[in-house]
Amino acid sequence: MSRHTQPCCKIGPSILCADLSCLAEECRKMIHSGADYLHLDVMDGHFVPNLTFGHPIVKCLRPKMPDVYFDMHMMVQNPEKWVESMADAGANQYTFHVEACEDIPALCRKIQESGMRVGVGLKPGTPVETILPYSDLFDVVLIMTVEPGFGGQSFMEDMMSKVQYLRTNFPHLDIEVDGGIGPNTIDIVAEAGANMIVSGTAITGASDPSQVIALLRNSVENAIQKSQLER
Ligand SMILES: O=C(CO)[C@@H](O)[C@H](O)COP(=O)(O)O
Ligand SMILES: [Fe+2]
Repeated sequence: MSRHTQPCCKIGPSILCADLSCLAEECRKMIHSGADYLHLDVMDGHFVPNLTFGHPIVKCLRPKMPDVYFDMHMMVQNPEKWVESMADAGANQYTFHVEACEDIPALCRKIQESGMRVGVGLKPGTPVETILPYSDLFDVVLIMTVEPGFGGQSFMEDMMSKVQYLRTNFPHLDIEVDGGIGPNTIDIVAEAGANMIVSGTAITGASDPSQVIALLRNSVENAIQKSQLER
C-alpha cells in the first residue's frame, strides 16, 4: 500500500473476539476467507479499560504468515513507547490514538522512519479538526465508530460526518472505520466514503466468514464505483 494513492476497498477483520488460544489458526482462517489485512487490537488497561496483547505475540505471529499486512490498533497510553518493538515484530501499520499522544508530528515521523505506515485514530468524542494540521504526516485515519475497548458494541452512525468530511477534503486518503460494522451497517460507512473496513464479531462470529467479507467488499466497491462515476 502506498501513501495517498486512489483508495481501494480493504477488509480487515479484528481478531479481538476470536479464539485467541489458537491465534495463528484464526488469523489464517480470516486470510483464507478473503481478508485483505489483519486488524490487531492492542490494549493496555490504561487508555482503555481492557487488556489484550503486545509486540511479543505479533513477533510470534509474523513468521507464520510472512506476507500478511498487520494493522496495529494501539489503544495505549504513551504510544511512542512501542514503535520500535512493533516495527521489529513485523507490524506494517501503526495506528495510535491522538488522545494519548503529546507530540503528534514527532510520533508520525518516528513511525514512518521505522518503516511502518502511519495511522491516526480518533475516539468518538475527538473532532476531526484535531488532525488536520498534520495531514502530510499520516497515511490512514481511523475513525472509531464505538468507544474503544471492546468488541461487539453498537455502531455510532453520527461518526459518519467525520468520514464524509475526510473523504471530501482528502479524496486519496485511506479512511478506516472500526466498531460495530457488519452486514447491517456497511452500506452507511461505504456511502460515507470509508475504504478500510474493520469488522470483528460480524466476521469472526459468522458461520461463514467468507460470505460476510464478500458482502462487506461488495458494498464498499459499489460505493467507490458510484462515487467515481459521479465525479
Ligand atoms: O478496536 C476495537 C474495539 O476497541 C475494534 O477493533 C473491535 O474489536 C471491533 O469489533 P466489532 O465492534 O466489529 O465487534
Ligand atoms: Fe480496533
